[in-house]
Formats: sequence, C-alpha cells, structure tokens
Amino acid sequence: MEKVFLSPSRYVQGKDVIKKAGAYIGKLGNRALVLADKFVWNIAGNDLANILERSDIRVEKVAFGGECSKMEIDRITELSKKACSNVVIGLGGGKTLDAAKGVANQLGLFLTTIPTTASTDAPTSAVSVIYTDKGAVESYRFYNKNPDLVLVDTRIITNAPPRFLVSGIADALATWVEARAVKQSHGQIVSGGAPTIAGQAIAEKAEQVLFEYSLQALEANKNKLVTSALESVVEANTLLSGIGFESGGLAAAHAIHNGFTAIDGNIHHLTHGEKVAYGTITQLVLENKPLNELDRYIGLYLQLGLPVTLKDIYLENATDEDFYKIAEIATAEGESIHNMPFKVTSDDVVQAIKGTDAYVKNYKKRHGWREEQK
Ligand SMILES: NC(=O)c1ccc[n+]([C@@H]2O[C@H](COP(=O)([O-])OP(=O)(O)OC[C@H]3O[C@@H](n4cnc5c(N)ncnc54)[C@H](O)[C@@H]3O)[C@@H](O)[C@H]2O)c1
Ligand SMILES: [Zn+2]
Repeated sequence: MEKVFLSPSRYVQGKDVIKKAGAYIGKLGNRALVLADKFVWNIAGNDLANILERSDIRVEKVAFGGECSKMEIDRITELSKKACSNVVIGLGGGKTLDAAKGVANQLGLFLTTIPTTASTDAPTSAVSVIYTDKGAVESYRFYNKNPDLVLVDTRIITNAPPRFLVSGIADALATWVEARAVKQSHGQIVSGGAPTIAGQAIAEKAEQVLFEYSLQALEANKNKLVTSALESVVEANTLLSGIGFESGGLAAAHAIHNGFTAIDGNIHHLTHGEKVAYGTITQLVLENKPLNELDRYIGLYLQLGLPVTLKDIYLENATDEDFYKIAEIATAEGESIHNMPFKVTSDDVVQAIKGTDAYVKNYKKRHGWREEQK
C-alpha cells in the first residue's frame, strides 16, 4: 500500500502573531469570511477584523452557532457565497475550525485556521468531525487539502483557561499511543494509505515534548505567561499532534472517545481531550502495557488533573447496558479500533474501561494520592 503524508501548507506560531495576520492572509485573498462564536468575537474576532481591514482585506463577520453540523456548514456556505469571499478564516475552538474547513471545501476557497485555545489537534488537519444537532459524532468529512495557513497566537492561547491546554495535551498524548499501534498492525491512516516514517516520528516527538514540558507549560498558562515551555506544548498540541494523528493514524483511544459521545448524561460536560484521555489509558490497558509504562501515563494525567476514573467521567453509576453501548460504538465497523495489532471485541473494551478505573484506584492508594493534590 502507498504511504501518504498530510500537512498544512504553512504553520506560523508566536506571541502576538495575530498582528501579522494581514500580511499572511493577504497572500491568500482580499475578501475574508471570518467565522467565530460570540465569545471569541469579543476576545479576538473584532481585533482580527480591524487588523485585516487595515491591510485592505474586506471582512464578512459570521457568528458560529456552536455545533459543527451539516446544517451549520450549509448555512455559513450560503453567507460566504453572498459575500463573494475568497478566503475563509476559522477563529476559535475545534468545532469552529472544523465548520470553517467544511465551508472552504464546499466552495473551493483558501482556508486559514486560527485556534484561540490549544485544546485539540483540529487546526492543521484536512478532516472535520460532523455532529448531529444533539451532539453525537455523526461522521468524518475528509478534504483534498489541509488548511493553507495555520496561525497560532500564543498570547491569546495562554489567556484561555488552563482546562483547554490540558485537554489539548490529552488529545496530543493519544497521538503516539495510537500511531504506535497503527505502526505495529501495519494499519492505515484515517484518510487512507500507510503511515510515513515522518508521520510516525512527528507523533513520537509529541509524546516526548509533552512528558518533558506539560507541567511547566500548565503553570505558565495558569499565570497567563508565554514561556518557552508553553510555546513547546502549544506546538506539540497543535502541529505535532495534528500531523501525528493525521499522518500516523488513530486506533482505540479515539474510537472509545466516540463511544463516550454516544451516551446520554454528564459525560457530555467533558471536553474532547478529556474523553480521549480516558480512552488513551483504556488503550494502554487493552495493550497490556507493563506497570512502569502505565504508571508513567497515569502519574502525568493525575498531575494535570485529567479524568482517569469512572467517577471523573461521570460513569460511576453507569449500567452494563451503558458500557456495552459505548463499546458497541467503539468497535463498530470502520472504527479506528480495528487498527489495533490484535482483534478487539466489545467485551474487551468493557473490561478495559472498567479495568482502567480499578487500576487507577490502586495506583492512587499506592502513591498516597489525595484528591486535593490535583
Ligand atoms: N478535525 C479534527 O482533526 C479534529 C481533531 C480533534 C478534535 N476535533 C473536534 O474539535 C472539537 C472540540 O474542540 P474544543 O475542545 O476546542 O471545543 P469547542 O470547539 O466546542 O470550543 C469550546 C468553547 O471554547 C470557547 N473558547 C474558544 N477560545 C477561547 C478562549 N481563548 N478562552 C476561553 N474560551 C474560549 C468557545 O467559545 C467554545 O464555547 C470536537 O468537535 C472534536 O471532534 C477535530
Ligand atoms: Zn482528538
């Protein structure tokens, strides 16, 4: 099978780079549709619009409705047509960026993503996760092209609440765990094709950077500082994880995350990365990783305050029916869990989800972990 590598055309990251948006985006077009939700318009959207207008780029301001659904993408596409935009700019979290990708792709326009949090690896990829209006994952849309430009202003990102950065770290820590499984199984990347050495190396680097710098970056973020550690972790969450998952492949962690999105209840209050965090530890349990490897992950996740017990993910009182529902979705035909180097049944998933909780409780006891340590 042929190897495939995907990446954005240009990635620019730094403190206050938004001020240079006119110069970078001006190379792509002069009529921009800027998509951001109400909150993000206030914290960054209006500034961005002023910056673009000063560079003679006309701006059509659009408020994102909040869900990346087919209907929402079609609505924004119509607005873009009316405004005769030639470049689409998504500004905000993963859902806003995914919706902007859908619009740019439907109209064949240039695309810029400007994440205002480092909460996911959505900014660089050529895929959108499409949700039902009720918030369950419906499908993935794959595009022929990644974003033309990814602009990451680390000052904006460090001003966001730390929960976003931590969620992005969790999404990025899944990257190597999953890419390694795909490598072992000779599986395929999400858009089809075999992974490249480059894709795998980038995924592995994400893990290294995150184990080395996550805790320092989190402290910088809590104090709204842009340190080198913060820059490193933002790059790991965004660029390394983005290329790493797309060109390295997904396996069990994201499939289990998809199972979590399909059930009702408070689990919906968790972010994408938080659900992926539990899925990642569950994948390590499925893989029967030895004690030191499992403990290395659990120790970091606990220090970052990520959810690693059933109580943390609001499934403490879940019934077996709930667990099997999650597992059925996670093991559905076509799910990335089939990239694992061995066959995984829905019962294996249920045992590993419960096994994660059981083992983490043991870890906490052995390490004298108290909840206030978070
Ligand atoms: N396409 C991909 O490759 C890919 C990869 C990973 C995740 N995703 C998708 O990303 C989505 C999750 O993204 P998310 O976790 O960013 O959530 P989100 O997009 O739902 O955004 C969450 C909230 O963050 C707020 N926000 C944005 N910037 C902020 C800031 N600076 N300060 C404070 N609040 C801010 C927004 O107003 C929004 O209410 C999911 O839909 C997931 O499927 C896609
Ligand atoms: Zn993810």
